[in-house]
Amino acid sequence: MEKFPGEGEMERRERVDQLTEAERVMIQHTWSKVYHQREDVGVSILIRFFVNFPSAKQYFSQFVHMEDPEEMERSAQLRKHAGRIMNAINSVVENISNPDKVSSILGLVGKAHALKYKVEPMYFKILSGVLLEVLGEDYSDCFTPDVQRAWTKLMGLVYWHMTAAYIEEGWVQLSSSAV
Ligand code: HEM
Repeated sequence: MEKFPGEGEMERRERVDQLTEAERVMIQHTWSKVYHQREDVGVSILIRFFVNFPSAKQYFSQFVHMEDPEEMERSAQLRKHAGRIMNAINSVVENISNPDKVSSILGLVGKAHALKYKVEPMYFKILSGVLLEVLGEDYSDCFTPDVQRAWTKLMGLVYWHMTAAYIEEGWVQLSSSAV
């Protein structure tokens, strides 16, 4: 049975801390290695995501009923989405020192997911967790605890910006303690 980490937190808008200069450098350095192998890494992240959280497949007409990871690996729709995720993260990392740009990139992506695809926002958080897990395993030599922390912060930021559109649409409620 699927276990959703942090279930119940999705209604709360969490505070995000800005990245320090040192964290930005760590992220850019590690991302340059990951981006080199973006296709393979992106696909392994999504396969793990869909195997561990099969309900997330509901949004993808072409593999909603697919269970075999090898079959998933060949799915054009899965590969396309993996590429889109890796490209979006790449744009964020490239513009990491430009908060307005980051906000506009992720705002548009968030809007598409809220309005066009109607993806339940908790899946962004789950996918972030899977991404951090896969990167930590595949790049264990450079994912030191400091790097891991910086990436966790970055993915918190991605979640925060992507869910902005959900708040505008009234999908996620802002709690009074949140910013
Ligand atoms: C960091 C997280 C994610 C990023 C950066 C991302 C990025 C993208 C981008 C750039 C697109 C194309 C947007 C457009 O049509 O304008 C897209 C499409 C899509 N995304 Fe995501 N996505 C993320 C997470 C998710 C999650 C968690 C789900 C569902 C569980 C999801 C479901 C979809 C679907 C159904 C489409 C349309 C697919 C298609 O046309 O074949 N996304 N995503």
